[in-house]
Amino acid sequence: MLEVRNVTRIFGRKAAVDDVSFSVGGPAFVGVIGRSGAGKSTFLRMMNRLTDASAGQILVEGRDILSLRGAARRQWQSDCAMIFQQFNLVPRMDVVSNVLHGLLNRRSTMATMFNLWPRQDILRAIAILERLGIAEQAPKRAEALSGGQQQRVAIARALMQDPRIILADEPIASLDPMNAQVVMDTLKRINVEDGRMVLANLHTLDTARRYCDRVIGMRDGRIVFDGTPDQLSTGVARDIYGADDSFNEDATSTSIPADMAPDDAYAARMLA
Ligand SMILES: Nc1ncnc2c1ncn2[C@@H]1O[C@H](COP(=O)(O)OP(=O)(O)OP(=O)(O)O)[C@@H](O)[C@H]1O
Repeated sequence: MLEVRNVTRIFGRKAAVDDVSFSVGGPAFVGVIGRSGAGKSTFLRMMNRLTDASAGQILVEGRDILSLRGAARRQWQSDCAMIFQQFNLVPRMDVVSNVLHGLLNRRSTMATMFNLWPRQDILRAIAILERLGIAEQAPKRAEALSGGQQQRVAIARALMQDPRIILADEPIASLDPMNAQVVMDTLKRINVEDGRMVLANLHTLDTARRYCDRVIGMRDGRIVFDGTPDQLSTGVARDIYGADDSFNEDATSTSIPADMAPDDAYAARMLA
């Protein structure tokens, strides 16, 4: 399904991504970990053609998406929806309109400017919000929602594109542990139920272990680990992060602390 061949991106004299190769056979949940500056975001941005590569190929079902131009490039950007750490919603716009913006690449500028959408698209947007448990938020402005709800709106916007691949750049880095869990559960559901590949940059090891089928570790632009969550021992993690013996995994943890009294009502609302 995905074959990355010797992909490199050079900024000035520095290789942000350095000769990266790997392949993924099916719609797996793949996590990319590594410390700040390892090249994770640059790689994801090359995947969806926001950044050009300096060398290499990214083959998706045999087609090199790095060579696409014009309409074919825009079509590819629809096929691989991107989710960002800061949600990237239009804050003063209502939730449904934000979700409908997933169709932006396929619409005329005039229709978008006047926020005119066919009824069937609006119904589809609401159905996706229902699936993600946030339909009751549909008429509200995006800025009125919690971070976790906003990220689920961003996921709904991504689903509106009906993408084959979802690229997520630190999707839970701005969220508290409870919201982070809801968002990761949502991404996992989409991966398993819809068979869409998820490629996510993650900043915490426990999240990578819990949700991913496969973990890729990057350091200084290179892949230094590629394996299953079970193989991601503390020693391996220390190597990926270039840390010494004092490396403490808990510092990268997003798990809900045991001493935090569980707020069942809140959890039920979030998961409803
Ligand atoms: N547009 C750019 N111009 C110059 N250098 C860049 C640019 N984008 C990224 N870099 C450099 O490339 C390297 C990799 O950055 P990148 O953002 O991909 O890392 P990252 O692993 O995603 O880190 P973070 O988690 O902090 O975003 C860094 O040294 C960064 O400074």
